[in-house]
Amino acid sequence: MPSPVDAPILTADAMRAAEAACAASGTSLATLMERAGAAVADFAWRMAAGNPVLVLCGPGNNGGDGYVAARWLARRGVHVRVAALAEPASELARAARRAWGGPVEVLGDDLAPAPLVIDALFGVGLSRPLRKDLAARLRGLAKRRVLAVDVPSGVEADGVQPWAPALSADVTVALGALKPAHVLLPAAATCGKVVLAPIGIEAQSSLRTLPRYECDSPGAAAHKFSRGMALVRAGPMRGAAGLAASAVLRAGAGYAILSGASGAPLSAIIAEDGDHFAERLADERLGAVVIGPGYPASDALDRDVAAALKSGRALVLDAAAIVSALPRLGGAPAILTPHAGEFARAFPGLEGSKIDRARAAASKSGAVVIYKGADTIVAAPDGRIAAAWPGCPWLATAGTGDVLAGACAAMLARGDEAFDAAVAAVSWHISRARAIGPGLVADDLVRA
Ligand SMILES: NC(=O)C1=CN([C@@H]2O[C@H](COP(=O)(O)OP(=O)(O)OC[C@H]3O[C@@H](n4cnc5c(N)ncnc54)[C@H](O)[C@@H]3O)[C@@H](O)[C@H]2O)[C@H](O)CC1
Ligand SMILES: [K+]
Repeated sequence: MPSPVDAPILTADAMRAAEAACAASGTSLATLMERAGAAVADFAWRMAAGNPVLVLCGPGNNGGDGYVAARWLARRGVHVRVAALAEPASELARAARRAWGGPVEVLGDDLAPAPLVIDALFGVGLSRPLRKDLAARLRGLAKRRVLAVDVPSGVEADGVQPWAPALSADVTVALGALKPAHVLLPAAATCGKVVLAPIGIEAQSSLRTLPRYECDSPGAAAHKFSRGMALVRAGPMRGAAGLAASAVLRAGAGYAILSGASGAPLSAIIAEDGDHFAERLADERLGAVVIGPGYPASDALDRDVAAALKSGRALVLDAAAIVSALPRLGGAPAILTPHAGEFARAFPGLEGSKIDRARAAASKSGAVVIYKGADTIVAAPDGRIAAAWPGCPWLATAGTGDVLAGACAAMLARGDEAFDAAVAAVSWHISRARAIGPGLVADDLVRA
């Protein structure tokens, strides 16, 4: 289910800093908790649709949000029960529990469930995995609808640790801003639909969710070259390069050349065998070059990559071309499109979340990195990052990466700078895949 579009994502530390800034500018944490609990109650009220609700409260402020939500739900006439894991450990949570004023059950083995469970056990303060006995007890509630407060309890908010929650959520209400866990696997898959409750926090971040894909139509005076020209260099597997060249046209460039192939899947593509690559690279109208689709590591690949680098053109480097080009990139405008295996080969030894590693790879290489996967991350050397969860699972099929590389070249050739081009290409790719849906094969992405 789509996440909030072009929304800021804050790590736990950034969230605490934003909360502190909010408090310093006159909005107390108690006010933020009141807004958080009220927002949770509002979503829960709609999910419960008149049925009873059970709120599970932890010891920290996530639990505090739970007590506030319970009070708001009771005020709206919902039959609501509260069960606590432990006494509140923060002053804010203690105050929220006092204000709830109703009974508090013990979260034990004999806890009676309810049709809707609000998981307010742990949020961004989780510092270790859930205890096994608690996890087992929670799994007993798994058949109920679950609304998670901020993150499903057990998930580490920054997406560095792969800790699993015991209860996957149907809906997660992100408080103040999204967290990395909402967009990175494995946690993101346990969040269900993520909705954002802004609660008045000034959330600013260069790390954001993907913007919506907007297709600008060409200007009235457009011609094929003004819409952008891109060159795809074919290796031994011509089909992959053909998909990339097709994507150049479908994603909106005006002119596509497939170099090193005698035929192309679309008649509109200029396919040329023989040795015209250097000549094409010298064409002033050329906006972008793709190398890598269907082109395994070889001396020929190294030679072609060297020629492309020398031309000074904007490059899209995929698969083996990434490792081939890396030592020689030297700040050339480039988009790298590794999947997990290629990323590990190109950037060994990086640590942290997928976001941290993509950021480090972009900074190290000086190129824009599209770290592909079901939770694709786009990172620029200047620190801008876009997270593309949820993508479209139908994209998990051969050849879709070749199409993405071609789409990147189209956006570059159309005049976007590298990060904007990469973000637009990822967004185009996902929106196209969603429109096609079940049974998608890569060729469908480049059909009319
Ligand atoms: N974003 C906002 O502006 C607001 C967010 N709020 C909510 O506050 C939580 C974060 O609260 P915090 O008190 O920092 O942490 P937690 O409630 O997540 O948990 C801390 C609590 O739990 C103990 N603990 C940690 N890990 C474990 C574990 N594995 N097992 C047992 N106990 C554990 C720890 O020692 C603490 O006692 C945020 O997510 C929002 O939900 C506020 O409402 C203010 C506005
Ligand atoms: K939670």
